[in-house]
This record gives sequence, C-alpha cells and structure tokens, in this order.
Amino acid sequence: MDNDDDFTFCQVSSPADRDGLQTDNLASDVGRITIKEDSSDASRSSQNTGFPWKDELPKSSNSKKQAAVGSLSYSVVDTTSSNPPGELIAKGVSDDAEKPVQKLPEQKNAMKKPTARAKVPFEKGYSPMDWLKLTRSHPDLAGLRGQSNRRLISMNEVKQHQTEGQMWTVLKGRVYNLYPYMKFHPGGDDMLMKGVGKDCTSLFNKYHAWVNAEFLLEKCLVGILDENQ
Ligand code: HEM
Repeated sequence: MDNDDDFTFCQVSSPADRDGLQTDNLASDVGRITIKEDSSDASRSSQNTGFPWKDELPKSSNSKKQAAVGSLSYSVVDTTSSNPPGELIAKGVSDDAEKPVQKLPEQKNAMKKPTARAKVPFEKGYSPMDWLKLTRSHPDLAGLRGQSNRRLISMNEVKQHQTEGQMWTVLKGRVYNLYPYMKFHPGGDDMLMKGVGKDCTSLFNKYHAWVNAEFLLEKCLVGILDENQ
C-alpha cells in the first residue's frame, strides 16, 4: 500500500527551551510553599462537599489557603512575601524577577475563532467506510480498461476528460479520475468539481493538506503527469 511510509512528525523541545521556562527557578519557588497538616481544623471538612477549594477563606487572606480532603485538612501557605497571587508563577518564567511578565503576541492570538468547516452530510451509502468497501470491490474505478496507470499523461489530455464517467484531475503529479469519488467527497461534489480538468494540488492543500489522497484515490489513478508537455 502507498501509505506505508505515512508518518506524522512533531518537534519535542527540551524542557529548558520551552517558553524560556527556568525549571531551576520554579523548583526554588515551589520549595517555598509549605503544606501543613492541621488535624485540629478537621471539623471544617464536615461542612463542605468534599471539593477542597469550596471552603473559601476570607478575601483578605490571599497568601494562605485551607482545604480538606476526607479526614485530612491542610493549609497551603505562600511564603514568598506579600506579592499578589499568580506572582509566584510569573517569577518562575521570567529571567528578570524585577520586570513584569509581558504577554507575547502569539498568546494574544491564541483565542482566535476557528474558521467554520464546510463539511457536507453524507448521503446514505456514501460514507468513508462505503468508499473503502467500493475501492476494495470495484474492478476498475479509474476506468482504465486494461491500460497501465503508469502511463505519462499530458495536461492537455487531462483537460479533455471532464465528462460523466471520466473526470480527471492532477494531484501532486498524479492523474486521477475523480468521477467515482464525487458523491463520497466530504466537502461536497461541487467543491470537488472545481478541481476537474486541472491541477487541483493548491486547492487541495488549501482545504486539507493533511488528507491522505494517495491512499483514498489509489484505485482512481489513471497515470502520471507528463511535466514536459
Ligand atoms: C482531489 C482529491 C480530494 C480528496 C481525496 C479530498 C478528500 C477530502 C476529505 C477526506 C475530506 C474530509 C476532511 C476531514 O474530515 O478532515 C475533505 C473535505 C473537504 N474538501 Fe476535499 N478532497 C479532495 C479535493 C478537494 C478540492 C479540490 C477541494 C476544493 C476545491 C476540496 C474541498 C474540501 C472541503 C471544503 C472540505 C470540507 C472542509 C473540511 O473538512 O475542512 N477538496 N476532502
């Protein structure tokens, strides 16, 4: 199968590289937090619902929090002076403890609304699973009638195949007959029609560069584009 070498890569940076995070600093700041077990305060736990931070302290006390899990009640005390809450984390990521931490431009854009996807509901019998079944059972989806699918095909010949049964396109240097796939295309047949008779690689990449077309259209391969003509 063509997709045997289809891998996804991701870059994993070393912990020290990530957002300039200074793990040593963090460790020293965390070291200044103390968790004290306070069994004399256990009566508090019976009043809450078992959700530790539901038991809010008065607003004035922002460096000490108390909570209870089961029979254990505990206090978390921030001993790093009278800084406002959140300062502890900010210190950990900043190289210079004096400077306030500023938001990076990428962080501001992180909440951008995603563009709406234009997926079309499948007609009964045209799901991706149905397409898979068809590609496994149909003897000649490409319409080759015994011809080789390694043949070199000119762009001119591609343009001539825009009729029912033969709707050719070029995708990444290969020529496919899109006709059998039309009703199975999740973006709709009207969208797929935009690629017929031409090289649809840039349109394809614009909408879904991640789609494995070599696998999906394996049985629709008609030939290889002849770049010299
Ligand atoms: C030529 C072979 C093509 C194949 C094999 C193919 C395949 C697919 C597949 C598998 C999906 C579903 C993607 C997903 O679930 O994430 C999809 C969606 C879609 N396709 Fe295609 N496509 C092709 C060409 C095109 C072309 C030429 C266009 C535009 C002119 C197009 C427009 C779309 C759109 C708008 C969607 C729905 C939006 C989305 O899923 O994000 N496709 N296509």
